[in-house]
Parts: sequence; structure tokens; C-alpha cells
Amino acid sequence: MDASLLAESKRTAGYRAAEMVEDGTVIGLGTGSTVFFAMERLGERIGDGLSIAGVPTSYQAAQRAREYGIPLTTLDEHPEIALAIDGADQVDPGLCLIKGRGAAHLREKCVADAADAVIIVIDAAKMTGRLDAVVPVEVLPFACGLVSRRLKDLGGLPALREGVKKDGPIITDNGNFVIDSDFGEIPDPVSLERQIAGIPGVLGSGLFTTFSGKIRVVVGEGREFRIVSLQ
Ligand SMILES: O=C(CO)[C@H](O)[C@H](O)COP(=O)(O)O
Repeated sequence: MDASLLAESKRTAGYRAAEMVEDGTVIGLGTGSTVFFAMERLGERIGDGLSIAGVPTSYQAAQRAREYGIPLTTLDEHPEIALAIDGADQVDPGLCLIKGRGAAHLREKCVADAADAVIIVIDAAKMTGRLDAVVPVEVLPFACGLVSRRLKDLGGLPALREGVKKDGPIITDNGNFVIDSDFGEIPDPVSLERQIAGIPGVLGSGLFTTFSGKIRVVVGEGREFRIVSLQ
């Protein structure tokens, strides 16, 4: 997909998701370029009188939300929220996801759990028959070596994510490291998510397999979109 078609596809998905937000609700605000299009449209709708508050999943999401005039709140204030809008890196036919290229997946998983419904916004290239992207794993820095060894035991090829704008490992908004672990094709994402979660020092992986029943995926392709859900 060329860059302008990709951007248009992301905008289509993001804008469509923003239209699905109801007045008077608290929503989760995911992180990533596709969700930021949803925020852009939400900002316009707020200008037209929509009243919402957003729980941001990262400093970057909070920053964007402020730029678009979206009032912010916290998960502590709203441990139950109506809807979360988020992006993903890959989506399989059972609506299991790999997330976390933006290293925000730990907070994103908390917000998805708190939400009654989750809208995932992606471009069409992210739909896949089987998940095979690297799995980001947020880890306690103290346990980085241990977690890497355990990920290898599970068949992964772990690599500490290094900073693009800084030397050394990237530090998440929570003060932790991220290990990207390549498992190739993942035959059983549900089991792999559970096994990774069981490693001491792991705070959260980018595998999202428990939310399928409440997920709707808005898939943008140019100016067209389709909505995929299990119902
Ligand atoms: O999981 C994420 C951040 O942790 C993002 O939602 C995911 O990486 C997709 O980002 P983009 O919409 O920019 O492709």
C-alpha cells in the first residue's frame, strides 16, 4: 500500500470510529497514528457540541487529545468506561490482536479491559489469516534477562527494543523496557498470551486475545471501510 493510500485508509477508519462515539460518554483513547485520526474527528465533533471525556493510554495520546480539545480524565476516576478506540498492528479472523509498536500496550490493555466495547481502527493490510508479527512484551527492567530466557523457552526470538531518539533501551511511559519477541506464526495466541503473562517480570504483552467478543474492527481501505465483529 503506498503512503498516501495508507494515510487515507487510516483516516477513513479513524473518522468512522469517531462517528460511533455517543454524547455524554467516557472513552478510552488508544495510541497510534490511526487513533489520532479518530481524535481529530472527535475534536471537530466536540466543536459541534459533543460532550465526552477521554482516558488517554500514553503521554502522546494525552498530548494529542489536548491539541484536539478533548477533555481528559483517568482510569481511577472511571474504572468502567463505555468504549475504547484503539489501533492494532495485526488482527486475525478470531479478532485476536497484536499491539504495541507504540509501546503503549500495557495501559491500552487496562483500558480495553475497563471498556464495555472496543473499536479497533486499522488499515486493510493489518488483517491477517494468522498472527505472525513480533510480540512486544513490557518488562520490569530488573527482570529483562530472565524474561528473555523464558521467551526463548516459549519459542520466541527476543530482542530488547532500542530507542529511535535516544541511545540504549526505550523506556515506556511506565518506566519499563520492551522486549520484541519473534515467534513466527503463532498457532495458539490465547495460550501464548497466558504463558507470557505467567513469566515473573512481565507486565503485559501486546497479544490481546481476551477481548474478541466486545471488539468491532473498523477496516479502512482508501475511502471505503468495513466493520468486522464476531456477532
Ligand atoms: O498498539 C499500538 C500502540 O501501542 C498502536 O495502536 C499500534 O501500534 C497501531 O499503530 P498505528 O495506528 O500507528 O499503525
